[in-house]
Amino acid sequence: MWHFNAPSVRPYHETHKDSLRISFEGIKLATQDFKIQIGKGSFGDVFKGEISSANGHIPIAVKRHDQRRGQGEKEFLTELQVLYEYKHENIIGLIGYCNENDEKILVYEYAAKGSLDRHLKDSRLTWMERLKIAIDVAIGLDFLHGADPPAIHRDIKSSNILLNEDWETKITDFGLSMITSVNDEFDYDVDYACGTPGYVDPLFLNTGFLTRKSDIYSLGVVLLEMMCGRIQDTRKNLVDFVKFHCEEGKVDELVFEGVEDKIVFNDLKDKIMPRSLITFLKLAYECLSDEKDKRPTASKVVLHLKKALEFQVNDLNEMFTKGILLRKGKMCQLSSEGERNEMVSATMFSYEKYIQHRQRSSQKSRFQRVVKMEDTSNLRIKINIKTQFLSPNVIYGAHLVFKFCDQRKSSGELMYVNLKYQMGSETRYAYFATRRDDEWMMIELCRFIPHKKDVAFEVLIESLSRYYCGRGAIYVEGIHFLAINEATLKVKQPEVYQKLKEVQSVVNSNSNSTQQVPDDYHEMTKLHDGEKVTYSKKFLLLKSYLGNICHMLPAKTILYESTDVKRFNWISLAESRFVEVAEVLSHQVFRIKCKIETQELLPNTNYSCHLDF
Ligand SMILES: Nc1ncnc2c1ncn2[C@@H]1O[C@H](COP(=O)(O)OP(=O)(O)OP(=O)(O)O)[C@@H](O)[C@H]1O
Repeated sequence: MWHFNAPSVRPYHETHKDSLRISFEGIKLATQDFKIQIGKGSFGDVFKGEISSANGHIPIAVKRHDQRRGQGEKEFLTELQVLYEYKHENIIGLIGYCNENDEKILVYEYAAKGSLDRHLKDSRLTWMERLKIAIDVAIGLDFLHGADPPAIHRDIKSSNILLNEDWETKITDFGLSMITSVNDEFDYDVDYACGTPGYVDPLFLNTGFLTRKSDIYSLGVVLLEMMCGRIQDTRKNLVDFVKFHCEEGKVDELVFEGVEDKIVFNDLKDKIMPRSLITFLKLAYECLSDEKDKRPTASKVVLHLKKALEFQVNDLNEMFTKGILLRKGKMCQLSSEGERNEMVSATMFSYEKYIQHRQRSSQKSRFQRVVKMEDTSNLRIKINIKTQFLSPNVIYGAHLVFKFCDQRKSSGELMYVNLKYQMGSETRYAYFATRRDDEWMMIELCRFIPHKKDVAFEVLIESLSRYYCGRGAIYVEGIHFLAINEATLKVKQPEVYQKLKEVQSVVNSNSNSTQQVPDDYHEMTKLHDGEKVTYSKKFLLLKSYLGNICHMLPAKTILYESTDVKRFNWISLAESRFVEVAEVLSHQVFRIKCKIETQELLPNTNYSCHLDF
């Protein structure tokens, strides 16, 4: 830091602020004798403390000026005056001060997340959050510059931008600020220089003329820090670095260049939308212009940053709802609840050689290519993929997406297709396919809850029913992982929702690698410790894959016993889940009559009805 004697243009009288005075003893008490140091500035150290108020204990930050480090009384008084007179939500709040003998102390509201410089490298600080912080800094500056009289901060840098518990932004460190005497556009010719190397306006350094646009230059440097994810360094000057990359057309390389976990930033949520980045970068460039008239005012900066945020939100949403093609064969969408759906192209599956297939590009698909399968009674499509973008701990349905090559008259939403497939050692059947508006059909293969974004998914698709689907070929588009709307389920079917949550907690506590509910889960959910189910009780069974809630009814409630048919023998079998089973003799006619209580089934799920014998 360069610091020279910084005069305040307006004369200052401390007496106005007597109500804010705190005794040195009081500050010692609040900080437990300056026990917890939270920062080190060039003029003194910053400590954490706590004071009591009518609303309980309030955390505070205390800057104790060390006169040996060069800051004079004037700087202390300047900061006190600015913070006292310029109150704004983006400027750090002044709680009190102490000016006793050699002790010059400022007491601020506490910003729990510390200064921005500490977060620049952190990949958890998303692009959207960075934009919001930048907007708040610009709003704070706009307030200072537009106040009457205007104030110039003169030391804008990321270590002077604080973040509170709720990530709200507060500009701090006003020791070098200047309150101007008139609200005009003229330069203030000051005969000393100050600021921090790397952030300070070169025009000011060269000419000694100070304007509000000097703060704008420093803000431009902070914008670059946010974009690159690293702090300004005079040895590796960010401004030169960014200019070089832009001229070389390598903008992508400098975005989050310094961020430690760059992979996380590749995550969709944090993906920077091109229009947002261009608006941001153009603005930063303007802020850093060599000509002060080309630099925007703080209010213009606010407008442009808001535009960059708007582009980010809108473009991201649009890409999510339409689906965004991420890399070859993978697509991600945002569900209406904000969960990530993922689709993997059929070109990523493997097919046994003897099956003729071609990749087509004409089938109005979200992917460039789809796969044509000629023989639907012998598909043998091996799907062995890893998801990449699923939202953890959300219930997903995995759907095979396909359509018939020959144009079929749509005969309603559902079509009976009887798909046979293998999952693990289990052979399964999915009976119905749902026709979507775009003609593609979806069959749900299973439900699961991912614990992380990447889940291994393995299935062998065997055949479709030739009887119902005919001999025509099909196009396979891929596998679509769709989040199941938990909110609707919760409202419409609270018991089912409750059951799912129970399973979810079993799965969560069960293992860190398996994503599926164990096969014998239904055994675990048998009503009350192995108790047999009597005919009067309904049987809710959760089968092997999460969400496949089956409603099983005992024979006692479904077999129709009337006078014209022979009555059944009711016997007890150890292997049955029910107390009694019916013994039906050969040639004996039996009728089934039952009521399926739909409130116990899942919505938008195809159910099939089986006779267990
Ligand atoms: N109100 C506060 N709440 C929480 N932390 C604070 C607060 N004020 C300052 N700090 C921490 O203390 C550090 C030092 O603050 P200070 O304003 O004295 O110095 P600086 O801006 O880092 O350095 P310089 O004085 O050289 O500009 C800050 O970067 C911040 O991490």
